[in-house]
Amino acid sequence: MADFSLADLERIIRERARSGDPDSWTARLFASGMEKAAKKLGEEAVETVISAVGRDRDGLVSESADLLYHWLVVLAIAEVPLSRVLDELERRTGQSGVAEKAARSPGRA
Ligand SMILES: N=c1c2ncn([C@@H]3O[C@H](COP(=O)(O)OP(=O)(O)OP(=O)(O)O)[C@@H](O)[C@H]3O)c2ncn1[C@@H]1O[C@H](COP(=O)(O)O)[C@@H](O)[C@H]1O
Repeated sequence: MADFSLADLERIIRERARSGDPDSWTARLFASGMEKAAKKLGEEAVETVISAVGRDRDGLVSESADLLYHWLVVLAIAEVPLSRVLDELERRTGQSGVAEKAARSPGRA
């Protein structure tokens, strides 16, 4: 499924949110608001960490999918397009993470 991208999922999420379908998890998350959606994002992040630390590779795949889906839902509720995050990541290319951190907090690299 290399053809499926986060941009595709972002589009599906927008469509499902607009649908208001009571059987749509996305529509339900939108209806419950940012606090609930962000809480779900946090839970999925913790479950991803637990899989990683437990060396559970299948769990890591599944929890990562949950995490990315809920992350995109939170971005959509906040009306932040995925492209803005990708632009920021692109802006950071060419600079190492250590150098970037040092630039933010001199003396603590
Ligand atoms: N990728 C996802 C996706 N990943 C996770 N989820 C839902 O997120 C919910 C997670 O809730 P929970 O953590 O409570 O569920 P759980 O982990 O199974 O249960 P516990 O941890 O509580 O034991 C579940 O209902 C999952 O089905 C998703 N729901 C939707 N999508 C995508 O969004 C599309 C539209 O979905 P609907 O909006 O539901 O039509 C789908 O076709 C998918 O492409």
